[in-house]
Amino acid sequence: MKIGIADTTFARVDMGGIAADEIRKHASVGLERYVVPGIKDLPVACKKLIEERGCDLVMALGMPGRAEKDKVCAHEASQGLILCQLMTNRHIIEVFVHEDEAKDAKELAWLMEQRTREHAVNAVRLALHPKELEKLAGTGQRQGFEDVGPARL
Ligand SMILES: Cc1nc2c(=O)[nH]c(=O)nc-2n(C[C@H](O)[C@H](O)[C@H](O)CO)c1C
Repeated sequence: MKIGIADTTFARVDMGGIAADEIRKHASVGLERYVVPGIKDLPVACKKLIEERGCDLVMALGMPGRAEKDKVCAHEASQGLILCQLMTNRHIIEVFVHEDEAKDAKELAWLMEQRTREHAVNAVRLALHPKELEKLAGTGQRQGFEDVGPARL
């Protein structure tokens, strides 16, 4: 089992390093890292991780900026990542933290780390322990900020 980690130099936190650290805590798997300039470069990095470097599942990590053009960029990158999943029949866990989700740099750093770590656990579950995800179905999980929990009548 090999998990790929694709991340960017545009991000303000080392999301790839954090993902690798968290995955190593939960599983003994091969890791392949591929760093690109920005989020629009992630789809081909993920495809190469899958097709050329033998990854079974990939995490795509990035930080869309706060400008309108950054949000357009994020939407385009997401579409590329979805297409890549369909082309390769492999999961790509997209971990995007929009810069304006956080009120300041300190909260941004916290959120980027927290969301990356929680999705790294999801990546391990998806790759190795899918029954764990089944137990969490419908429980209102969120990555980063607090879980919202299940809705009740
Ligand atoms: C406008 C813009 N915004 C972002 C962003 O918010 N986050 C990010 O990671 N990268 C951004 N980029 C860079 C592109 O994703 C890409 O790296 C370049 O267009 C080179 O292919 C661009 C060009």
